[in-house]
Amino acid sequence: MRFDDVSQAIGNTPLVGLPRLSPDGYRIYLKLEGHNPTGSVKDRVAKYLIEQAERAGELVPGQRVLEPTSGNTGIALAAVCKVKGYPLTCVMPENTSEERRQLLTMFGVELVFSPASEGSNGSVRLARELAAADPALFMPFQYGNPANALAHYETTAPEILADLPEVTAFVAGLGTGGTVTGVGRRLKRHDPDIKVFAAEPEYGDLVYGLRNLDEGYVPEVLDQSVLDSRIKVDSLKALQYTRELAEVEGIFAGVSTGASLAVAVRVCKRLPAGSTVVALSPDGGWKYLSTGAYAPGDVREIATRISGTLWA
Ligand SMILES: Cc1ncc(COP(=O)(O)O)c(C=O)c1O
Repeated sequence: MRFDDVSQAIGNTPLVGLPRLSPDGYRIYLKLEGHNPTGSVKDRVAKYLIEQAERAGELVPGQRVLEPTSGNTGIALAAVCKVKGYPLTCVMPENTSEERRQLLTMFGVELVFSPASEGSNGSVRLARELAAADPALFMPFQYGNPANALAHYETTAPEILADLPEVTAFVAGLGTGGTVTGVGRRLKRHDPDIKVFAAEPEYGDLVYGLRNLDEGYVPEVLDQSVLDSRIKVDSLKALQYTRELAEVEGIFAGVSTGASLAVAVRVCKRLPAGSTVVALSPDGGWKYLSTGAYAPGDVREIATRISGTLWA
């Protein structure tokens, strides 16, 4: 595979079976989005946000881009903006992991911090204020921009269907809602019987790029009509599955992958025997090492120690 620049190398990620973790009589596959150039599913979204804005004439050469992001979208936008020549400012919670700050700084991104106590909603609030105060800034706003879901509708879902036409259910974490909305719509257009499930953190539980809709903000991008169900996962379960995935299947993923996997295993019980479930793994585990999530020791103690850390 040969590409003209890094933005062309986005997508076409592997879909990998989990023969040991799948319940008997079911097949679970993981779509490994950590294989994208900057290491997350957000490469797809960043490319679509920027290219749609260019096409619409909302973004002109050299214009500064501003986005609230707790990490992955910022890193993805950093790469896409770099090759396309746009300076970038990211607004993120002040407790975002050190790896992410260093990465963004290396890419030349300007960082603005929102209070840790406000989580990702605080970044959204502050970014909106900054964008309203300076009309020269362009804010793609992944939470409200249809290009976010479109990236998944036009790329992620067709890749799944090409690799596994017999898919019966899809599971992804709920962050902006772009993944479940875009993939879910396309899969249901292909076959209305395909079930779509969202993994959602417990109320008040801060889980790695995921959000609980009952906490107040429902992203505009999310189309709840494509969801068959939202299924709650606590951070301990997400962490247990993330670690088991490495121990049993040899896959090193971020903690929101464990949340989706926990839901994938759970929904098998609701589906007829022989069903094939695709779960989406948004990223690898590298950016979370400093949180201690993969450290040796008792998983309950680790989950307690790191609870409240916003990892997204
Ligand atoms: C690590 C991680 N997991 C899950 C998600 C959720 O994906 P989406 O924003 O498409 O709902 C995100 C995105 O915010 C993320 O960064």
